[in-house]
Amino acid sequence: MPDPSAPPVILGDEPGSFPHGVLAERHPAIIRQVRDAFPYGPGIHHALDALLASCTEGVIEPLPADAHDRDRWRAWGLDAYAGRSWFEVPWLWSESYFYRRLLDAVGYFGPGPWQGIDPFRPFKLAELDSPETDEELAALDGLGTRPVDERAHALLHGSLWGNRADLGFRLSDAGAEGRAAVPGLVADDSEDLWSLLPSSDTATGTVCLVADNAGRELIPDLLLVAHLLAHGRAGRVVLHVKPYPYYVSDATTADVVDALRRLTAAPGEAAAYGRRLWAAMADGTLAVRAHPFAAAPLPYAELPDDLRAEFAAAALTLVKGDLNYRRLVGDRLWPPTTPFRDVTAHFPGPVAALRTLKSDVITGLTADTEAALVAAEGQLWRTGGTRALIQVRK
Ligand SMILES: O=P(O)(O)OC[C@@]1(O)O[C@H](CO)[C@@H](O)[C@@H]1O
Repeated sequence: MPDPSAPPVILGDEPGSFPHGVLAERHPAIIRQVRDAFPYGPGIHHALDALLASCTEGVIEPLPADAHDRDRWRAWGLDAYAGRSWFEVPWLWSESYFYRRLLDAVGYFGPGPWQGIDPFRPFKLAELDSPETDEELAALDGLGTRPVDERAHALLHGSLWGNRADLGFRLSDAGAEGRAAVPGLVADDSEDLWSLLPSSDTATGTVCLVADNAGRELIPDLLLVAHLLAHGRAGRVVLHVKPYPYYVSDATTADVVDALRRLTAAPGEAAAYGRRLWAAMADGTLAVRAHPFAAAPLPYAELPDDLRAEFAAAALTLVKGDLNYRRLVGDRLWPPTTPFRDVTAHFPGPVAALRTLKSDVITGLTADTEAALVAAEGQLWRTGGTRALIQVRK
């Protein structure tokens, strides 16, 4: 149950606010990009026109009567929100539903020839094939000779900063890629994180990694996973991905396959990581999970029982990225000094958030850190994508 004294859930109805900009500008831009990326026929063009009109000026429409997941969405709040403006319902909900409707518009759920065609795949592949990815993989060659703790630190930070590789964010903020990351973290509980994963010759514990973006985020996530398995910090890793394309670049099983193939085909040390991960998939020490709740418009306080039991049994759940952070702590404008342990008390086991800051939600800062950030940047540090954190609740 949400704390009655918690701040209200964030809506998208305030012009000039970050959430309003996502609904009013980012979503139309995504429709435009998807439309331009495929040789769709007139039916899909009309469906995209209708979605554009609905999400900018219209109201939330129910799912088609034959939608395979209609009951699920009704249980997730569709009946309460249908007929209302996209801007007036919880922002977390309207964003999530936007991606669900976009997939409908492009025929992803079929039946028909476009069934199963990921509308974001061209963008994901371009990133995976980029020279930047080559450079990041080549950096592994120098890492092998470094002491193991240094490698662990580098791979953890690689996974953390990989979260900047968020195509939805870059799409609506052209300057995002050029802005330099600020290396000092706004919160750093990494010692707690490592203390939950002691190195052992007979590691049996499971680590759940709730993935975020494909491509240049998923690759460093997988490298971290390989390290945890190879150094006895985890006996098994379960990688939680999305059951269908979501938030432009969120990772699906197909993206895991692409990332593993990219690794195994790379020169040098990267291929060795790729082969180890491939073997871990084969022997079950690395498993992929695509639970419907991964793309639910709800906070993790409302985890379904099966996922709750899985996370409860894990030695640690690593939760990647901005959206997962919003779902973990609740999509509310918390005072930034609200303790992280309080807002994650609902989570069934130890949890670590690895996130670059790309939306207003933030908790767990010291008063000094908040004051220094505000003095330096006003409130831009919340959404600019240049700051990052590692927060842990044991
Ligand atoms: O979860 P990610 O990939 O780190 O970020 C997702 C994001 O770009 O999309 C949302 C706004 O649409 C924000 O939560 C965040 O800015």
